Order: sequence, then structure tokens, then C-alpha cells
Amino acid sequence: MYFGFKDISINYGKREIIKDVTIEFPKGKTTTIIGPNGSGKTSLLKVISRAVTPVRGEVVFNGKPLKQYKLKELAKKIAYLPQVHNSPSDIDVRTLVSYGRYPYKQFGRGLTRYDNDIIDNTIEITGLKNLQNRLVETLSGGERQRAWIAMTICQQPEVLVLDEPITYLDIGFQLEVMELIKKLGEEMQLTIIMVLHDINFASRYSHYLLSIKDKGVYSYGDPRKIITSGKLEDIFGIQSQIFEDEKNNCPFIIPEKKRSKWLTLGN
Ligand SMILES: Nc1ncnc2c1ncn2[C@@H]1O[C@H](COP(=O)(O)OP(=O)(O)OP(=O)(O)O)[C@@H](O)[C@H]1O
Repeated sequence: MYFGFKDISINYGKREIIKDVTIEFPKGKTTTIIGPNGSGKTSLLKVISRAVTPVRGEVVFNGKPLKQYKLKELAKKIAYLPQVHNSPSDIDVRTLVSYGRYPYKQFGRGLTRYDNDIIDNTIEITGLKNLQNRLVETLSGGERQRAWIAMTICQQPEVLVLDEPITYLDIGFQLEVMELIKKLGEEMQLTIIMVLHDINFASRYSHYLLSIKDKGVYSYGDPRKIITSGKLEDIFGIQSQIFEDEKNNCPFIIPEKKRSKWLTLGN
């Protein structure tokens, strides 16, 4: 297995959240995890970042369980951007991006010329050149997200894990960040695993979708296979119309109605 979950189960106390999930993420491709609120998507990503320890199973990278790697070694291979990230208030964009080089730093040494070249290049390709001296706290939400993504890219990872990277952004910045992720994925041949709530963005920007329901994998595959009105009804309890986005060559959904006891009361 290149990278994936092998028989992962997650509990919080006695409560079981995820049960026996096994999935391999294809190398160099983008896989997006979708599923209802509270279904365990973030918990799965946190197992990759080691913030959550599964009760059973393991994450496998290059055929070896993650726990057999040294943390510094892993940080050069896998970058993780959590859903909520608070920047220190007094650092500028360049400094934030440079944090991505920490796994490569020798003890007691500063950044090398090579590190600075990588930082320059990352700032260039993520369109941050004009913002590099600005304090991170003064950036708009979209600009800030770009800066954080740049930090992960500066790590030169093979695997990039993103938890809801566009959730708090307006539609313009959502599009900009998704295009950036796509560009970086293609140029750096990244294996991207992310969680998105927006099914249409997930459909358009993913090679594969993984849907989570009832503690496990409900469906996995090409967006065309996953985005069907029957499956979306099962996963989210919604009725929807599905169309073909011919320009982007993927399905898109118009949600119609939620199956909800609140809405039908009194009818
Ligand atoms: N540290 C924790 N302690 C106890 N329960 C937790 C903890 N973290 C998450 N949970 C619970 O585990 C379940 C899964 O949470 P998780 O955040 O993984 O779901 P999610 O699919 O990412 O949800 P959302 O789409 O709302 O972000 C939820 O019921 C949540 O309340």
C-alpha cells in the first residue's frame, strides 16, 4: 500500500466513531472525503496527523505503518493543514511560509540558502510575492488560507492533507484556493486527501470521492460513480437533481429537498 488506512477504528471514550475503515489513496491523485456532519471525517484526518490514536488499525505510508517513522522524517513527506489554524499574531507571511522548512533544519542552524530558494519559489507559485512582508493577521481569509497552504508546500511533501480548506471563504476565494490546490497537485504530483462540504467543488476538483456514513466507507470511486441522486439521498438524506457540467467534465448537483421530520410535521 502506498498511502492509506488499514482497518482503522476510532473511539472517543466508549463511543465508536469509525469502524474498520480500509482505503488506499492513489498516488499523485486527489481524493476528497465527503459525509454528514459528525460522521468522522476530521477524526480520520487527525489519525494521519497523529492527533488521534485509533483503537485498532494503522495508517500505512510506503508499505510501513506511520508509527514506525520518526516524526521529523514524516514531516518531510506528509503535510497537514487542520480545519482551524491560528497564526501567531506578529509574524509576516514569509516567516509563516518558512516554518515549512523546519523539518529540514539542522539543530542550531538557521535557514540555508537552499531553504530560502525554496521559500522564494513557494511564495512565487502561490502568488504571495506582494504579500510576503504583510503580517498574517492583516490578511483577508482567502489570502491567509493561501499563506497557510504555501507553508505546507514549503515542506515539499508527497502527501498533502487538507481539512475543509475553503469553508470560511467567499465563492471567489473558494475558487481561487481550489484552483491553487489543483495547480500544486499537478505540478508537484501530490497525493492530496481533503475534506470538503461543497459537493460541487468536490466533484470538480477530485479524481476520487470517498463517502463516509454509519462509521464506515459508504462508497468510493470516480465522482460520476458517487454523485448520483440515490447515493446522495442515502448519505445526506436529500433529494437532488444531478446534471453534467460539460465544461469541467464532471457531475454537478442541485439540492432540492431535505428528508426531515421537522419539515413534515403538521403536513
Ligand atoms: N475529542 C473528542 N472527544 C469526544 N468526541 C469527539 C471528539 N472529537 C470529535 N468527537 C465526536 O466525534 C464525532 C465525529 O467528529 P468529526 O469532527 O470527526 O466529524 P466530521 O465528519 O469531521 O464532522 P463535521 O462535518 O461537522 O466537521 C462527532 O460526533 C464529534 O462530536
